[in-house]
Amino acid sequence: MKLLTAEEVRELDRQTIEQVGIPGAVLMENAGRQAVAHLLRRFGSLRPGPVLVLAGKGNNGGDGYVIARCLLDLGWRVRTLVLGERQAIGGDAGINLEVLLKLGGAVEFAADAAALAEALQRQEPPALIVDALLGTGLSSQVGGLYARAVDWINASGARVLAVDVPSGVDATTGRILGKAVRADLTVTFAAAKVGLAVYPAAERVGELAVAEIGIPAALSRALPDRHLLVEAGEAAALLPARPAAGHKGTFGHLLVVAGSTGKSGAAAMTAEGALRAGAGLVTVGCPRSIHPTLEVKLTEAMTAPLDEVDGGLSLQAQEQVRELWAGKQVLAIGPGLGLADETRALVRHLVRECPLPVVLDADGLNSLEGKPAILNQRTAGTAVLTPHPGEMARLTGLSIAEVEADRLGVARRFATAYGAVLVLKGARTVIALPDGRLRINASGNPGLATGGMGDVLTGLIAGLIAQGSPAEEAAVLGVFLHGLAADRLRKTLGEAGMTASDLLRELPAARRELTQQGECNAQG
Ligand SMILES: NC(=O)C1=CN([C@@H]2O[C@H](COP(=O)(O)OP(=O)(O)OC[C@H]3O[C@@H](n4cnc5c(N)ncnc54)[C@H](OP(=O)(O)O)[C@@H]3O)[C@@H](O)[C@H]2O)[C@@H](O)CC1
Ligand SMILES: [K+]
Repeated sequence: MKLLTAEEVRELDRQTIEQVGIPGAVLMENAGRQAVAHLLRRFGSLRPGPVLVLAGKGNNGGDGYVIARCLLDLGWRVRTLVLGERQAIGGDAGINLEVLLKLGGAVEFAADAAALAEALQRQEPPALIVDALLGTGLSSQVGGLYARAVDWINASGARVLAVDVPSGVDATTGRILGKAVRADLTVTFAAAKVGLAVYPAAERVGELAVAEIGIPAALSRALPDRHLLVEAGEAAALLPARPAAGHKGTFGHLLVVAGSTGKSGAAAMTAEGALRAGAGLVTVGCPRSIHPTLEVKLTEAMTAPLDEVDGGLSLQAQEQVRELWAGKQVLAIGPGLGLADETRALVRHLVRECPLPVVLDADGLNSLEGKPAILNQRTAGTAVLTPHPGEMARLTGLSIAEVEADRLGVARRFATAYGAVLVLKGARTVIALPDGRLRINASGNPGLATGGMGDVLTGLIAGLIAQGSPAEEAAVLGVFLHGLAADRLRKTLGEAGMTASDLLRELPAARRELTQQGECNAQG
């Protein structure tokens, strides 16, 4: 699904009004009526109310007046509380406010804290609140009156419909500007906004419905697909072909450099992730002392012992790895490598020098702490980095809280600065592409939050690159398949207790499901 920024939606509104000539009041009427249709579907049993519409000074409040009017007509008990003076409400919102007043709608105005407190105290406890305080016009931290109203909504115990955006959520970045309404249902207009698809915003959105409000389809289509929510349809379109006459060479050969004493499992799961992704051949380079263990653990993959120091790879392994990557399609490096200084130096050297696409994870990422500019020194092949928020914090020097508060911005800034594909893991994994486009993954569940799942993902992405997928597509598809396998497992195993080994076994079936979906899509 195409995702738009707040600016893009505002531009669509502007073109519709100024170039096409559809009045803004018509769009507002459509928006309000669409919101009411979704309200009746979801909260119809709450009729006749009481409903409280909380309206801000802008057009988001304007939608709120339309909603109040429609609900009155349908026999609901509705009160409207405006955060501002009556004279401050102008434009299309002003028109709809006057209409509501003429029809006898109960409307109060509160322009300061005392008036707001008094007005809220007087309210009969609402069964449903319509949050029409702030929409795409949010321009600063929510404070003062608006902050009080947001706190009151969240503490009210009422069901909440957010108009366009939960007030306080930045529809472009997904950040919460100070505080934000927690909605049960958000009806967003014209297109899904990119910020609503990611955390922390997604947690405030509740159910998301996208409502068409009369923007001509030709205008929407003319906008390029810069940001996407990746669901089955988008992922299926990225599956690499499996030629009927293919042999194992056709499906690529990748090199995994992974493992250290106590972490041989990470190397094994990366290799198996690649094989379960459909890669033709996998070779694992690992420290000499764990090589016998990997020989036993891995049946299908080839293994190569590399020079080590204290259980981790030594700098001397450079030449051995260079020889191993000759003739391969991709290098997956990092899982379980440990954090010995020599190993970190080796990883930095290999990442800089490797002429292949590289998938970098776990301890490999930590090797780049303070030195991400090494990525700019690569001369060939795209780098895909797959950090969880803790690794992202170390890569960027931010705190984990700062990473989590602005997942889209942090991922995008890194991807564009270092020319890499940045996969920021977590609920609604963000994949930021080097040109600034964003992909947000819709599959997956908390069952993935267990050891080894990241190693499987590294192998999966590298395995798809080995089969010929461009690195950007492999990252998007790999993340989706990983989540899809977990979603399938949740149906049979449940969420708690699924392991990375379970996920490995489920991957081929997940890929088959997606292939079938792609065939259905192709048949139209
Ligand atoms: N014709 C159209 O375009 C259509 C638009 N539609 C609807 O309009 C919405 C966008 O409307 P909008 O642009 O008027 O902005 P909106 O979200 O109401 O907020 C602006 C007001 O809030 C204020 N404000 C900002 N930040 C604040 C803060 N932190 N704390 C407190 N106040 C703050 C800001 O004040 P200012 O910063 O200007 O002083 C201004 O007064 C959109 O989401 C959709 O619902 C639909 O009806 C379809 C047709
Ligand atoms: K709102």
